[in-house]
Amino acid sequence: MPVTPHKAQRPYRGVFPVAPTIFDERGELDLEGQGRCIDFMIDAGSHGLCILANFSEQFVLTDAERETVMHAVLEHVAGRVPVIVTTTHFSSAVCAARSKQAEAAGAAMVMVMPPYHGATFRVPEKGIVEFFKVLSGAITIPIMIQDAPVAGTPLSVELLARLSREFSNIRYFKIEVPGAASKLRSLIEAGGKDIEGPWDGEEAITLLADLDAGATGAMTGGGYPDGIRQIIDPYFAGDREKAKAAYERWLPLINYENRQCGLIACKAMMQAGGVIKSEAVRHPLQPLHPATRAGLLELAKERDALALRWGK
Ligand SMILES: O=C(O)C(=O)C[C@@H](O)CO
Repeated sequence: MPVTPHKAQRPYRGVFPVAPTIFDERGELDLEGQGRCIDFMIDAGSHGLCILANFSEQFVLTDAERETVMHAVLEHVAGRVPVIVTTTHFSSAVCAARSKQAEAAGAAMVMVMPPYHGATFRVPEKGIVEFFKVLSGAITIPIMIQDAPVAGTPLSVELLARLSREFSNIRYFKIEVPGAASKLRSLIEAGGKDIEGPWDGEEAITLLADLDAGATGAMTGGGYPDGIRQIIDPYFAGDREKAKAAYERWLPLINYENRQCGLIACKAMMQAGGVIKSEAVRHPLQPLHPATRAGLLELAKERDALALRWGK
């Protein structure tokens, strides 16, 4: 089915959380729940969404399931917001094919990590440059490079700036390595206008520092876009004091998600608020310990997170 194009203009800015992949208690895709999750995330103020990322448990999906989720979400969003599709793969050809498919399905952007496999398979810088050349040449939508420790591939500021200079679709950078704010600042200096989107990630744990460094987008977990909006809206309106107060208010929950729960936090919040029926993660991922879940929900309730009320 053709997807209604979104109307957002580039450069994309704001809160683009990662949508979890919703499973039922047996571990099967729950596409009805997926739709409700997406509706909640849009109602909660997401400017856009990212799907099939690590926080979407992309590593437990078959290729066929990836395609099912991608088409289901893009059709369900129906142009309400831009959708970023994660197409990471070690193979240049597979990543390019996935990205072409995402563009054809209506994705606004693809997000990609540099090639990596397991703890030790890496390619030298020449291979990384060639990988992104193949990818950039395969599509016409922008590419976000996900600079994250999970890939175990240090990407220098010089390399990132070079990639944006040489390949016209490499325009967005999600920096979630230690020292993210300094790296964002250096990247903006080194890349100039080619750095269309210097973005924050990692559940917004460094959001205020990253905004101060010039970040224009935040890719957070999916549980409380409403809270992240309370930080970035005043910041972009020029009221840093209000943004700082909001960051300090939400930081205990951000910290708890980042350090205690990870990708399951948003599912637990959505399940508690009736957005989705099951917070199941796919085996061998493990459910939250009940005490950890209680701690998360206490912090979310204290901040009146919309997820806890949306489905009731
Ligand atoms: O899912 C991923 O790949 C992430 O990096 C998640 C992160 O952006 C959520 O804050």
